[in-house]
Amino acid sequence: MSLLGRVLLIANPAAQSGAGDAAADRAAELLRAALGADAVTVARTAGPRHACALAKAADGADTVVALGGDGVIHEVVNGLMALPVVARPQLGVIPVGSGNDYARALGIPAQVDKACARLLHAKVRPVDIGCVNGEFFAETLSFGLDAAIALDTMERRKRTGKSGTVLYMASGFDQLFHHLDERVYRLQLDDGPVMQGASITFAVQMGPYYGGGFRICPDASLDDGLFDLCISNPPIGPVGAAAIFLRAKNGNHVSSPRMEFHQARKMRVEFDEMPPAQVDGERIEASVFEAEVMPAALRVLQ
Ligand SMILES: Nc1ncnc2c1ncn2[C@@H]1O[C@H](COP(=O)(O)OP(=O)(O)OP(=O)(O)O)[C@@H](O)[C@H]1O
Repeated sequence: MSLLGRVLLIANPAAQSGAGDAAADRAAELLRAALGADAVTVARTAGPRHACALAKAADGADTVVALGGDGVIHEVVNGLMALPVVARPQLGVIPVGSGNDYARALGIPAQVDKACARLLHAKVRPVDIGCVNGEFFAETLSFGLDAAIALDTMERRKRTGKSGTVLYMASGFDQLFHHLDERVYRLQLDDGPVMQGASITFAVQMGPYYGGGFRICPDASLDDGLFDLCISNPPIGPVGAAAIFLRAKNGNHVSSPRMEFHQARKMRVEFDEMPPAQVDGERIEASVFEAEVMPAALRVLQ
């Protein structure tokens, strides 16, 4: 029996260069065929932040399904987290994006038909949600070169219409050869001592992936109550950094002596200057980031 109940399908018609529109029709057709016409309401987003507002108003639904990329999932998660726990619907995901890192962490296939079939037979998994400077995130937060690549990828996609790993690689190599900046940070994990260091990349992960399938923290688990951090320390030249990125595609960078890994429930990091920073692929601007894990804060269909 399906656990979906009454469904609000929040769809970004602009996701994956407009593929979200037809995907929303197909998903609605499949879910209605299985659950009944009245059980599924479809709401298309009209622009940035709309998915968040729609999710915030979804307390009558049993399940909110986010259809789109990591950006729309990020907005839906923020809307759901604004609701009291008792009124918070469970989350389903139909990945129609270029990165799809959260769906990848959940193992949800990136084809609409397969994702719907999976949702209809899914079990509920309570997962952790991160919160940084008051903003919730489902999968990734990063500062420095890796964030610069993610943000450049987004802008490049709008410009060129390209997507996927090829696009990420193009951004990656451009940033590697032109913006390999060292960033001085002061980091406190839980109630430990403040550690000072310099970083090239600095990722704080709920799940393993960022940047469209890079397994930056291969051991990160969505339900262990912990952030996984991966920090790369200078000196690293462009060639060394490129090698680390290529190895990170399969999580094989972990043995590099330049990489440092930690786990924590909360962290505070302060940079001398505002670094490029991304949260679930969206830009975030600050030089001090205070983050904590909200354990088992959201029920996700998997
Ligand atoms: N109707 C709309 N028109 C234009 N942009 C929209 C609309 N609805 C939402 N958006 C914005 O589109 C952006 C990207 O959306 P989304 O993440 O769903 O797709 P994507 O960029 O193709 O995928 P990914 O994030 O996986 O790369 C989000 O920042 C969101 O705010």
